[in-house]
Amino acid sequence: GPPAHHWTYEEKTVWDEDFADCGGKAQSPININTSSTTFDPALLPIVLQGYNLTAEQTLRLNNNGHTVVLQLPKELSIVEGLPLEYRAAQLHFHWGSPERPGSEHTVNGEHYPGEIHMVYFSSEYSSIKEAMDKPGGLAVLGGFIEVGPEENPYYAHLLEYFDKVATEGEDTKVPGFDISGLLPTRMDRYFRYNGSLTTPPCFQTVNWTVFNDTIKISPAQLSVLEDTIHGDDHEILHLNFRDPQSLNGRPVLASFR
Ligand SMILES: NS(=O)(=O)c1c(F)c(F)c(SCCc2ccc(C(=O)O)cc2)c(F)c1NC1CCCCCCC1
Ligand SMILES: [Zn+2]
Repeated sequence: GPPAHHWTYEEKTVWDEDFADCGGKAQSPININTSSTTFDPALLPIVLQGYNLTAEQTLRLNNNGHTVVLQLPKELSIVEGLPLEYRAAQLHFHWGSPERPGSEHTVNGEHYPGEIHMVYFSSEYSSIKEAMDKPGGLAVLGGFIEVGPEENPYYAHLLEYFDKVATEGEDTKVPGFDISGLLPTRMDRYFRYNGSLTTPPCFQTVNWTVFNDTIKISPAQLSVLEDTIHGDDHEILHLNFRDPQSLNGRPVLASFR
């Protein structure tokens, strides 16, 4: 269920008054300054397993007032590219408004229109709840979403159900599809750093992977992402992103030159 205290993005600068970790030294998101990253040849391509779901495997799509969450079966896993094996928990989105882009991570100070997060927990633990406050317990794959000329057939599978979860607390069922299609095609080019959940409780337990290549969706699909979901005040939910946090000396690695 939701954290004990209620929080909103309007009060994102004072989350640390209620959630101590939100004031920590290894917080997310960050700005990725591409001229200060360090190439690490040990960072192998991300390899996913079990993503091509049949339509009979239905998934729960939920509006929790802060984003739209698609629950993922634990059989989906990352089998290469991370130090441990990780199992899927959920994916969700961050976006801006028709006037402003709303990715969480920025690149050289710029936001992209949106960002997908696929959240995983280390298979050392039996659930995300057990893993979420353990060092290295979580891994998040982040992908930047921007506008392209074509409709994205994978995002179409999801965006067509957004109107069913427009109001906070609403759930719906989505037929399974190839979930890997929601990520960029090239999974060998990414940034890697140690950080946190970008929402209270802000646990500093996330091994972050942010892909260099972007995901393209059509202008009509972007406006569904931006302009369908209502938050916990029945207002349209816009700008559900946290501002970039200080690196405090953390290295940002790159899997490519
Ligand atoms: N970028 S992120 O990964 O930090 C992230 C956000 F930025 C998020 F904004 C969110 S949604 C806000 C947290 C939340 C609220 C309500 C409920 C519920 O009613 O069940 C659940 C969660 C959100 F769910 C997540 N991911 C969650 C973090 C919350 C606790 C661990 C569960 C999986 C990861
Ligand atoms: Zn997120």
